[in-house]
Order: sequence, then C-alpha cells, then structure tokens
Amino acid sequence: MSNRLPLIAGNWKMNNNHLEAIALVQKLAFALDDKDYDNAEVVVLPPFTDLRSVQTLVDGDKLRIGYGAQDVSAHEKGAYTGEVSGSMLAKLDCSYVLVGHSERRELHAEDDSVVNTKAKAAFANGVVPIVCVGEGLDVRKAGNQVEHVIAQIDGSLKDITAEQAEKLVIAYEPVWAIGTGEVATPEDAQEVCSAIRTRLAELYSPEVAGAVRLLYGGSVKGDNAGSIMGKDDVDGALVGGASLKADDFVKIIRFGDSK
Ligand SMILES: O=C[C@H](O)COP(=O)(O)O
Repeated sequence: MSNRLPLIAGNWKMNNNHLEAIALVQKLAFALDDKDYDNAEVVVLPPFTDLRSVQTLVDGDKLRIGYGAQDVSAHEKGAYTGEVSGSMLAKLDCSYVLVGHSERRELHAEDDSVVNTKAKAAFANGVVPIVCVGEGLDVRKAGNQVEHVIAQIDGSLKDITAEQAEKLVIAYEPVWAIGTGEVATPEDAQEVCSAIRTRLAELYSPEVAGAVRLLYGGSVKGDNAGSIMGKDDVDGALVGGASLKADDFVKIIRFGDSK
C-alpha cells in the first residue's frame, strides 16, 4: 500500500467544444462527492480552446476537479504559429500538461528529445508534465517492451532534476491498446510500471521513485480499471474514450478506492 494518491486523468483529445466542455465538467462535478475526491485526484485534459471555460467553472464553483492541457510548446514565446506556451497554460492555472502522447509522437514526429524539452518547458512554468511512454505492437511482439520504454524514460527525463522528478507523472500507454479495445493485462501494466519505478530509483533515488505516480492508459473502462489500478506500481489511469461520458469516467474514478 503506497501513500501515492491515485490520479485519474481524462484526455479528451480533439473532442468537445467549450460549451460541451462546460456541460461535461458540470455533469462530472454533480456525480462526484467528497469521498471520491479523497480517494483519487480527478483531472480533465480538454482541448486548448476549452481551458478558459473550464477554469472559470472550476474557480467559480470551487470544484475539486483539476485540469490541464494536452500539449505544450517547447518554446517560451515568439514566431511559432499555432503553438501554446507553458506560461500561457500557467496563466490559466493548468496543473498538468501531457507531453509525448503517442499521438503526438506518431502524428507530429515528436521524439524523446522534443518530449524532454517540452517537459522542461512545463516545469519552468510550474505546470506538472504527464510524460507518456509506451511501445508499439512490433516491439511488444518481440518482447522488448521494457527496454523500449526505459529508453524513452531516459531520453524524456534527461537533465530533469530530482526536485522536478518527484512531482512527475508518467503514463505508460502501450500504443497497441489505445482506442482499440485491446487492454494490456494488469500483469503487463505492472511489469512495465515496476521497471519504470526501478529506473527512476537508479536515475534519482528510491524516495523520488516512490513519489512519482505511474498511470496506465489504453482502453481503460469501468470494467477493467479496478484490476489494473489494483497493481502495486499502477497509481491511476490516463483515460481517453471513456472520459468523454461522465458516467463512464466516474466508474473509473471510483476504482481509485482499490488503492
Ligand atoms: O490518453 C489516453 C489514451 O490514449 C487512451 O485512450 P483510450 O482510453 O481511448 O484507449
């Protein structure tokens, strides 16, 4: 039993305009009670255009729901059309930002070095990065998932200090399980999360490794969340599709109880 508070983060991806975002956060807040928030930290990660509306709602109604963004620029300001900086996210009181989601790695050719720069940009602005790692099907079939993920960890965390690292969140998302309905077994999730924690202890210290929350992501639903989050080194979930309906997301949040 660890003292890490489970984190359940909903990555909405490119879904929900700002009006739909308000409706979904309101439904979520209506369904959750203090016991839920005591058992798990609840976070939503809407598109950039929704963040101001979510901030206003969370502040105005004093909701215990956290929020953050799905990406951050590696740059602080300047001629980077379409990008959003860490300081802009900080100004909206974002607590978290995803970096290195597999869809960014695949569709926008982000490698570990870009992910590393983005993680540093987040920390520089007081926003906690949720660093995503995970192997594709070919790597999994070859049985090289642990080596692959540890190499991603080493590259993505280069020169991140111990003080920063202890605040980190890392999401292990096997790419073959994202949006496919294919779920890694709880043992698969534990194998890789345990290897990540061991590596963090080597890179930093056992104390830092013990503080970092490791999430599993990939087709998490109400009926599989409990068994995956029940594993010792899995401290929560990064949820895609099932975070778009309040009822489904609440079911997953309630499995925070199992920790
Ligand atoms: O960020 C979330 C993950 O990509 C998982 O998405 P999913 O739950 O729809 O499989």
